[in-house]
Amino acid sequence: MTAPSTQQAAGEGGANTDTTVAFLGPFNSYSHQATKIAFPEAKWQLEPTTTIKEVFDRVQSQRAPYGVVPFENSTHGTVTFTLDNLADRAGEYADLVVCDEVYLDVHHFLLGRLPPSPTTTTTTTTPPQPTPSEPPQTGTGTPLTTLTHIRRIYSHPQAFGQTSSFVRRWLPAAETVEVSSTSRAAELAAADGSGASAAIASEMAGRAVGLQVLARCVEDREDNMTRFLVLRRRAYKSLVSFTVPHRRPGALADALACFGARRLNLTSISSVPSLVGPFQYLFFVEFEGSRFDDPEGRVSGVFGDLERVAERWRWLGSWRNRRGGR
Ligand SMILES: O=C(O)C(=O)C[C@]1(C(=O)O)C=C[C@@H](O)C=C1
Repeated sequence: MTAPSTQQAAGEGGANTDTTVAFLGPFNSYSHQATKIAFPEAKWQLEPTTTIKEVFDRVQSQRAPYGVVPFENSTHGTVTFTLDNLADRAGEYADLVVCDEVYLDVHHFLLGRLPPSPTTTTTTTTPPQPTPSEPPQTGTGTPLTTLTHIRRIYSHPQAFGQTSSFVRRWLPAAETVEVSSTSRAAELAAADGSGASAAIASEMAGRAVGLQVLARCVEDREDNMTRFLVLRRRAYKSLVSFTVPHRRPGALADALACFGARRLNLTSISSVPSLVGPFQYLFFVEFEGSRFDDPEGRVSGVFGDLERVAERWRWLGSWRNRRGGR
């Protein structure tokens, strides 16, 4: 099949009346940042979800014509939450297709509250030193302050996987709590008034909830990057024309019933005089489905049905529905 590109879709703002794009939120997650690259906010309505599965649900159910999901990270590998949904073991997402990809440089920050006075320090303070058994690794950030007050770190499992050297080295005793996204982690750390919680998230996510930067660029590798996929619903239309026996009662109804029996949704019906005889008609039926992308054989099936009930019929084409399946 030919998948439309996001750039193509983004350029078609006028053709598609629904400009909703679902992504893993809350706002300021890395998914949000990737979504903004492919779908500029001036043109698109970006809607956060609580889980990656919910992005799939919204696109499948047509509540959003597009969704953006993380797929693969250059340091920690595949995003299993996304792969599990793409595996579609329960057959929930039969109509979803991937139509584009987005690359995002990912630089994690340790975000929290500064240590309580008088130990509050500036960047000149000597942070805890690495032990000889764990030499510094390239790309591992150095804390800007002491971290002895941090007892708990919130983050997304992928982000923990991308910052494991930093956490092992500087916060080996801290409890690590996996949450739904890094921006959610920042919210949870900010909600802890004791100052004992920190988050691993983007600088933007920390700033949004008033957290301080305790260490910058804490990813294990400087070239850390995540690839996101853009999802959309498979949406095609086809057009056929046919004539039916003029004098047989129910002939047109029988022809139309073929589409219902194959669960093919009709989107338009027109007719013109066939000029075979006065008041005899040639019918045009447009329906959702494609001759070229027909895994269940519903379109080829209806063609076989028309062969039996129509006098003559003709397939005029199958093409991408520019209104995103709505
Ligand atoms: O937690 C976020 O901010 C996300 O958007 C999820 C996610 C992921 O699942 O890979 C996205 C990019 C980073 O690799 C870390 C986390």
